[in-house]
Amino acid sequence: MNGAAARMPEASAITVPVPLGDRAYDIHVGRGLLGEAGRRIAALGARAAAIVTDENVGPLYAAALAASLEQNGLRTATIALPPGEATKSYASLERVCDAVLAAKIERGDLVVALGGGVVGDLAGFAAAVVRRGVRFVQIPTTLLSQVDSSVGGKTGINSRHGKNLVGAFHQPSLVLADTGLLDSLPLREMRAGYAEVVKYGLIDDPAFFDWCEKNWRGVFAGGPERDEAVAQSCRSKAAVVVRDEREDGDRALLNLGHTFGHALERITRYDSARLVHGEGVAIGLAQAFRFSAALGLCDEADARRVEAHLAAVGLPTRLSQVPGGYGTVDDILEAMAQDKKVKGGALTFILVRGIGQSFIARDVPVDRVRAFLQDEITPSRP
Ligand SMILES: NC(=O)c1ccc[n+]([C@@H]2O[C@H](COP(=O)([O-])OP(=O)(O)OC[C@H]3O[C@@H](n4cnc5c(N)ncnc54)[C@H](O)[C@@H]3O)[C@@H](O)[C@H]2O)c1
Ligand SMILES: O=C(O)C(=O)C[C@@H](O)[C@H](O)[C@H](O)COP(=O)(O)O
Ligand SMILES: [Zn+2]
Repeated sequence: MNGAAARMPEASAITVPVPLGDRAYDIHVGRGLLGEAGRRIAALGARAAAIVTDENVGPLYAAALAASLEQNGLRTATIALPPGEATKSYASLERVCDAVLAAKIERGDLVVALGGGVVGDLAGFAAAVVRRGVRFVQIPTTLLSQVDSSVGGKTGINSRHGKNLVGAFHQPSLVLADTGLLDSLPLREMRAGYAEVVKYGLIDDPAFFDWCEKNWRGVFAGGPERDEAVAQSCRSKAAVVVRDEREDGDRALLNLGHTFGHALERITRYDSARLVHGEGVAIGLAQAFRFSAALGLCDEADARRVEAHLAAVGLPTRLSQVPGGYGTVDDILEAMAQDKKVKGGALTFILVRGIGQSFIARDVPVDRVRAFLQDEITPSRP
């Protein structure tokens, strides 16, 4: 360590362990962690790191990360991809794999994902397949990636057939969530990530949903509430992942809102200008509650409360808010048919009995879904 690095005060961080046996790792959450990335990543024992980022994040943070790694003895190479959901593609996967190989990243070395969920999912998948698997570190730079995509090891790309249909489970070796990096995040992306924060309250933690209603402004403003929200979301996600790493059961609960949301992302052709993942999830969360209410499973008051909170932070909650339209009911049903939770051709939804009371509903009759979607388009009630 050089003198300057030795004098740097350590950032105060909250550590969330993910105890997954021989794939265990820590998530560190706090302001200023990027400055410590070199020291913390060097402790993993690699000699080189390929930094994967995008063309928005790279100019802001990649040089600082590379300098920190090099001061700690790691050789680095950086690849920056175009920003946006369309980058989760076969073509980008090839680019990243080739760049990692060109950088002579060996099995003991690392891929470091510096960016949002797009970069994390893509770089993580490249790490899973290059040399049949190299280790990777997540440095998430969006709220969404800090609270969700950097944790749990789902990596992958989209296909013309649907969202995330090509991928692998590959756990990171370390997650560094520097919440100060969110200060440069556009408001639209803060809102989108916040949909996944609220999701944890809706799944099984009503007290956290209450907390969100009271504290969301602090999360957006960058006060201590932001670190709390990120850390609590990571604790919730880690607990589910440790119970069911490969989604044989309970992990599907993390998909609340996603059967609807992923269908909308496919219909809008992964065009981030129209709809980003978190916006699809926000509409999907509101729909999961309205659908549950329509099936008589949950109080309409809960559905209204969820919709009111999402709308208060500026998130969309209705199909009519998808820019450029959402197609027909059949388009939505067709997109849903490729959902990874489909079993024997039957749809699986995550439904709710109330706020914080989600459950996995297998074999939801397609007629009920069709009737619900029809009603969403032409409401039978005001
Ligand atoms: N693997 C998982 O478990 C998991 C979980 C949730 C979502 N996802 C995936 O994550 C993706 C969405 O991720 P996202 O919402 O982070 O989107 P993103 O990666 O597209 O990032 C959003 C935008 O913010 C920009 N950006 C990122 N960090 C910035 C910063 N600090 N300052 C300024 N600009 C910044 C990016 O360049 C991009 O334009 C989707 O593909 C979704 O499917 C995966
Ligand atoms: O980690 C999980 O499991 C999730 O479902 C988290 C979701 O927020 C995320 O969008 C995930 O990528 C969706 O997974 P998929 O298997 O439905 O593609
Ligand atoms: Zn998601």
